[in-house]
Amino acid sequence: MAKIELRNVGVTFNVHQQKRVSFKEYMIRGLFRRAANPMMRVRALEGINLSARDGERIGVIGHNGAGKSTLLKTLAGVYPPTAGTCTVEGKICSLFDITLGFEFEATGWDNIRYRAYLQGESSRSVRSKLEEIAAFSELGDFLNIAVRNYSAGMQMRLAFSIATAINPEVLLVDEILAVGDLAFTSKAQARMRELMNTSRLMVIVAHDLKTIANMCTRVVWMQHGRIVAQGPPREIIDRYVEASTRKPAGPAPVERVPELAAA
Ligand SMILES: Nc1ncnc2c1ncn2[C@@H]1O[C@H](COP(=O)(O)OP(=O)(O)OP(=O)(O)O)[C@@H](O)[C@H]1O
Repeated sequence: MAKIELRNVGVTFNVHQQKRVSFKEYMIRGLFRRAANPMMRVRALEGINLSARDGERIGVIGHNGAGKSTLLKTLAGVYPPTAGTCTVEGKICSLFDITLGFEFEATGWDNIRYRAYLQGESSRSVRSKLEEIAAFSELGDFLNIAVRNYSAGMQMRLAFSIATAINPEVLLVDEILAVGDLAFTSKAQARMRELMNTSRLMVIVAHDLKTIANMCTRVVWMQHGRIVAQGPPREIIDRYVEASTRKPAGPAPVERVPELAAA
């Protein structure tokens, strides 16, 4: 059974402002022990409560900087929550940042092995999937050379072929991927559709509201790190469109953090 349970989840980033300061300002600030580049706190997620079960297809919508990708990365375990609890049960396939984590000095074949192990495959299941992944990628002899020699599109092909080779229970998608050239993109889209149909639970972030309306059973609307509303796709999308036309929302305001500023 696949399950997502977020209780009062918050994710906060502490980031340095990248301000250019003159030498004089730097010295004066130093005298008063104040950092030249003070910390800012970005509350990317706040008070998120979300439950989802088998069979649900959840679409996440909202303005730029609303926290959609952060929500997805929290579900994938990339960002640990700084508040609340996040439980995800089931084998996860994350279709975002898919080329991250390649061993660039290793060959395509070795990268298939490394990543398949990371995705939870055993040595026996890796062996049976190796050829299938290689065939899907259509990279042929290039699999014998180091990944650093691949073009960006070739890296995407390989990453996509590996990421989608598992049968996920929980599928996390950040925008529909355009992978590789025209021929590969249509093949990749067919595989995406297959994964979406076979995975038990899906969460997809997209700005294309038509895709969300057609694909999802529930829509979650986010604003400034919070869930504003969730429910039937048509109803929530209409409310979001209406609100955006009335008053477009910008990214969340950042907050100066005095206690961290002197760090
Ligand atoms: N690694 C990070 N470090 C610092 N701040 C971050 C980080 N990732 C996201 N943020 C901040 O968190 C907020 C939410 O970002 P997020 O990427 O989740 O938004 P989004 O809704 O996916 O936006 P978009 O539609 O533009 O992709 C933003 O203010 C962003 O600057």
